[in-house]
Amino acid sequence: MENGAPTAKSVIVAIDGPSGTGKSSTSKAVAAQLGLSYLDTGAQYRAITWWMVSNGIDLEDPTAIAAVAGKPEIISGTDPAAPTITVDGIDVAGPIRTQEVTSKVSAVSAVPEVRSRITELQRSLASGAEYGMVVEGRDIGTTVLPDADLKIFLTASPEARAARRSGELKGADIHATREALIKRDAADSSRKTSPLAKAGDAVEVDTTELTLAQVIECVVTLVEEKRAGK
Ligand SMILES: Nc1ncnc2c1ncn2[C@@H]1O[C@H](COP(=O)(O)OP(=O)(O)O)[C@@H](O)[C@H]1O
Ligand SMILES: Nc1ccn([C@H]2C[C@H](O)[C@@H](COP(=O)(O)OP(=O)(O)O)O2)c(=O)n1
Repeated sequence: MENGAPTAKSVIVAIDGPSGTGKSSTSKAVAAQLGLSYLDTGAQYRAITWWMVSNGIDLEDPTAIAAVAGKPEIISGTDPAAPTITVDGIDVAGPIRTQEVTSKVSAVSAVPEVRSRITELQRSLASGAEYGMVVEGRDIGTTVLPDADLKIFLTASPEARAARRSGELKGADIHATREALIKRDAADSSRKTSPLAKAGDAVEVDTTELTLAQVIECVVTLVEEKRAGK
């Protein structure tokens, strides 16, 4: 595309929801199946948080965070088969998943200057995706891409989400994981700027009793119905 605009057939899918509802796994699989690009916006907020931690920024001080929000260069690779994330050329795919980053990402992502910077990156990547993109996060349907062709809001019980996460963290204490998830959801849902929320026109899918394969199939069907103009 000469001007980087999406083709007529391109489709933008926004997938939002709290932690552990299956956003990343579902979004990657749906994008791969339908030949779309994929963007993990949580990874971008984790990346800027990693940079702040690495540079000794006082994360108790929103003004200090805002002052440097424009500094790191964050680049996301959007191939669903091999998504990547770099900060100033450093591959941070591993470091952004540490407990330290996870515990600090809500404070950093609540700062309006951080959100406007990252939102701009997200919109630019989405508009440049030739066949369209599956974008997952917390505020994609409400704020980042309010005109998305399809909006999905994934939910699951705190118990199911904690069990999934502690499974990933190789036997981490399920009660501690559940408490940490609930605390992060509360912070993400109550911040002033662009909180975690379901868009009015989003389709809600409760994944508690569904397998990952069932969730993927459900979302693929919804995208295909949209494309068919139903
Ligand atoms: N419906 C499901 N049933 C069981 N496990 C699931 C389901 N969806 C996702 N998972 C698993 O739960 C974990 C968290 O999923 P993930 O996609 O990272 O969620 P999120 O991006 O919403 O935090 C992963 O290990 C994933 O394989
Ligand atoms: N669109 C987004 C995506 C993530 N965030 C913030 C809030 C989340 O707690 C963190 C991390 O998101 P991420 O999707 O990586 O979280 P999980 O891996 O699902 O637990 O980033 C956000 O504020 N807005």
